[in-house]
Amino acid sequence: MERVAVDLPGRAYEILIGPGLTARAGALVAPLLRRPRVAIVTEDRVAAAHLGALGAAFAAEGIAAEALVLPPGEGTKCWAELARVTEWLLAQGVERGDVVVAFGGGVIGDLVGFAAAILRRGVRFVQVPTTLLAQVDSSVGGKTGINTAQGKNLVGAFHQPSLVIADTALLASLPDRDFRAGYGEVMKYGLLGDPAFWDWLEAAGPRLRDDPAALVRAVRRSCEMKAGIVMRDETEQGERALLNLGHTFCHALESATGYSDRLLHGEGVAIGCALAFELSARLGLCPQEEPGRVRAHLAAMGMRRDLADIPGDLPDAEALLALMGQDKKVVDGQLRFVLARRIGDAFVTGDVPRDAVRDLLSESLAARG
Ligand SMILES: NC(=O)c1ccc[n+]([C@@H]2O[C@H](COP(=O)([O-])OP(=O)(O)OC[C@H]3O[C@@H](n4cnc5c(N)ncnc54)[C@H](O)[C@@H]3O)[C@@H](O)[C@H]2O)c1
Ligand SMILES: O=C(O)C(=O)C[C@@H](O)[C@H](O)[C@H](O)COP(=O)(O)O
Ligand SMILES: [Zn+2]
Repeated sequence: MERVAVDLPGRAYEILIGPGLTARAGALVAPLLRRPRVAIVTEDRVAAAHLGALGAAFAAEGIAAEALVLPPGEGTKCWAELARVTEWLLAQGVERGDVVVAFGGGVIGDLVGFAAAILRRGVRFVQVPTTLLAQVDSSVGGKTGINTAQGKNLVGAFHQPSLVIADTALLASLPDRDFRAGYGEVMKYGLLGDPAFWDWLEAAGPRLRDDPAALVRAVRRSCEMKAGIVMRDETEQGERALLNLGHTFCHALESATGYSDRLLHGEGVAIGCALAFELSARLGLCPQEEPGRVRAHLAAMGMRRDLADIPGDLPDAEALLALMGQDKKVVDGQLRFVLARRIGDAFVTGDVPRDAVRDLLSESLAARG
């Protein structure tokens, strides 16, 4: 088992990574409990594949576990499901000293983490992430929340988990499309701050799914990078915004596609990273060959890399820019982007001419034919 520490004052926790950890979840969570019970929140697909194993792991330690099973998909990160989760937790008699378990991908982690943040003004929660995306990104760092009619992740709270248990064996049941989407966040770490990790991913990325040791290494390095950034800047006053590489584009595209399965979050991140590198090259900030290298790796991974790869209608460039206006990095109405000097060296800037973004989006939209 690999361990990554997130050392935040008064809220330190560990990320445990390795195959088979679900069977040990009861023993791993037991030291956090004041009384032998937990409330698990999950969703249909995860429940069908893995809830039995998680329940058995708690039962083996004499821990009573009740579960709420929600519908799957991005649409679940909404006000109605937040109300359902919080009311259910209250009906279960969850006290301030109890622990809630978020068992699922990023959708469940974000929603349940937010419910835990506001329930009785804050109860502890444990993340048991079941997607690649959740194991490398969303289960770590304490960003929780829901989407609203105005945009992505616009209501939420910083609320750190008390433990993260990333059982890499659970990813065996993940559909290929979701595995690839999760990889969008993995490669983001190489692009934003670790050129050696990027070089390794160029070679190892295509075999990640079939190589358990490489998978653990990718999850571990991603978590180390995220933990490091979160420890230095928990509430995104500066450096943490680097984790938003590709997301200014991604969130506008997710909003434009109605948070539907036309575009998964990780797919939007991959496309957004390719666009961020293209914009960086056009502005003369990074070498001209870097965007091609990013796109070539996405192609080698069988991933989407451009607006042309998103099915169905998209709004025009001006409308996409308007959607970007809800981005949380906006200051005084000015968009800010994460751009790059080269692969492995990203930075945040507000010095991006709106025309350059509009032109890039217009050309990319025109290429859709
Ligand atoms: N809080 C953060 O820091 C952070 C970081 C990145 C992304 N996110 C958020 O995470 C969300 C995306 O997360 P995601 O990609 O995990 O999506 P998701 O939770 O919707 O899961 C993806 C799909 O995989 C299925 N699934 C999950 N685990 C499975 C398993 N083990 N076997 C079979 N099927 C399984 C789900 O039912 C779903 O269909 C977005 O809402 C995004 O905004 C948050
Ligand atoms: O943890 C962070 O910080 C991130 O930005 C990670 C992102 O991958 C993630 O999608 C996050 O939810 C985006 O946050 P937001 O503040 O832009 O909504
Ligand atoms: Zn993301």
